[in-house]
Amino acid sequence: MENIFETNVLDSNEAKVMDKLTIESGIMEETLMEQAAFAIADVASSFSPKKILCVAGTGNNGGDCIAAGRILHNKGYNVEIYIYGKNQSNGFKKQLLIAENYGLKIKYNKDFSDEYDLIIDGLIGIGLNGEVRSSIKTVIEKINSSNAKVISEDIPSGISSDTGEVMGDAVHADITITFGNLKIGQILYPGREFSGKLKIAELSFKKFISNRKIITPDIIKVPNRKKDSHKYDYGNVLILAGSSKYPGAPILTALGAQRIGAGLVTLITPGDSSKILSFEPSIIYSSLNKNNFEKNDLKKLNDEIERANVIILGPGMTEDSIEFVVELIKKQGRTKNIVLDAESIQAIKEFESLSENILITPHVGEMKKIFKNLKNNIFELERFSKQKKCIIMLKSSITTITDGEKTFFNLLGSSSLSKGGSGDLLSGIVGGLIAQGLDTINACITGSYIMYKTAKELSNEYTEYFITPKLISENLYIGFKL
Ligand SMILES: NC(=O)C1=CN([C@@H]2O[C@H](COP(=O)(O)OP(=O)(O)OC[C@H]3O[C@@H](n4cnc5c(N)ncnc54)[C@H](OP(=O)(O)O)[C@@H]3O)[C@@H](O)[C@H]2O)[C@@H](O)CC1
Ligand SMILES: [K+]
Repeated sequence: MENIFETNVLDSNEAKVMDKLTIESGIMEETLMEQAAFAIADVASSFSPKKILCVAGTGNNGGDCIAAGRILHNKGYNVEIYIYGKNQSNGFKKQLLIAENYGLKIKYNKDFSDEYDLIIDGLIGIGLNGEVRSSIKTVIEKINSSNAKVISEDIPSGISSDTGEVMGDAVHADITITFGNLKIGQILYPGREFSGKLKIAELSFKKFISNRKIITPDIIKVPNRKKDSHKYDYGNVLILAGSSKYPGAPILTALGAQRIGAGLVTLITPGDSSKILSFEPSIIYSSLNKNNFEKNDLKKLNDEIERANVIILGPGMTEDSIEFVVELIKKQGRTKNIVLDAESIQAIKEFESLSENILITPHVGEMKKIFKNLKNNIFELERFSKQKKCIIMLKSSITTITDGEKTFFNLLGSSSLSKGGSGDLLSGIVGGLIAQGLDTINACITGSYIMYKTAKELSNEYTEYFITPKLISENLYIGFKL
């Protein structure tokens, strides 16, 4: 992605509101369209095309496309415009009239040939209203089968700007030039892939602040470290995790919490995870010498729980420990910071509402187990977070963090993280940041950023095949270099 000076991510409704507010403030729609068209024409020129095809729908996205074609024609390029659709927007009509007056070649609902080396896709933008109709689908297929480079205007036609889903079929762009702000559909897969390179063209929009943002280095908050300090200044993390079946996962969690800077990390497992001591002897470790956590273990763990300022539950747990987790949430859920990861997340089914000091960190599969209707849908995720009153960090190719009001997207994910243990490490990192005083949302933003950046930098050297969560934990310092 290049030229990302704007980190707001809009949904289609917000984009329309921004447009309306701008026009109400006195900037004319034609001005915005002309600016959009110049931005498209600039990028188009950089390809030094011999023959350009502008494929326009009959809404304002089509209007932009015709205007870009007219500007390129004026610059001396060989341009043809093909129009598909019936209901013409006012903006479209105006552009069509100007293009005709300027002597451009325009064809309606006709098949185009394969003689172009650049196609500008202005079929549908943020006005897509459902699955792409078959007549337009045929045009999209034609664009995708051409050898020409493809520039999509605003969003590849056929991609939902709200979810990133392919609505029947969609244009595969080499570059997408979006106007004013990013849209959700360009951030989430598969839309992100269909968008190709993303570029934002800054139009004269009235400033519009969205509650959804991509995570960039300027919003990372690394906790301070004082010269005159002791271990209690940096928090006390208690990790209750693992099982006789999965003794390895909690080791990664403990390493994550420790290497992100927590003052004290205590790991208590049912089974034997004592290997942690050979990796990092500074971790306080004990085992309950059983298969799983049980409800009555809470009494035994009382002192450790009281001392902790964050409790991480879940990595390597099996469902036999869920009753224990439910009980712990009942007793401590309103007062302690709690991170629920992996199997322990299932415990939230027992609660109508939680509290904002509870974070759940599911991957998509785990989320679907508690929230069956989950699709690639940010609105649903935000609603769920609000309704359950908990913070969610949904781990995926694009990790999404929300408290129901504000949402943040981490775009640094890579296949080096698609490995068992990555989530275990991340919960430890985030817990370690909460222990050091960051609020939960900022701990998720900063923790995921540092970990994913480390993975990315390591992958450049060692490949995405080779990277393991343990290797990431050992090199976590890389991610601190913002
Ligand atoms: N926002 C801004 O600030 C600015 C916005 N600008 C631009 O305006 C764009 C938004 O324009 P918009 O609202 O006119 O809608 P738009 O994307 O052209 O889509 C409507 C067209 O798509 C068609 N169509 C829809 N669904 C369909 C389907 N399922 N299957 C098939 N066809 C379908 C629909 O056909 P219809 O359903 O009416 O027959 C109609 O032809 C925005 O993305 C940006 O490029 C710039 O000018 C700068 C300022
Ligand atoms: K488009």
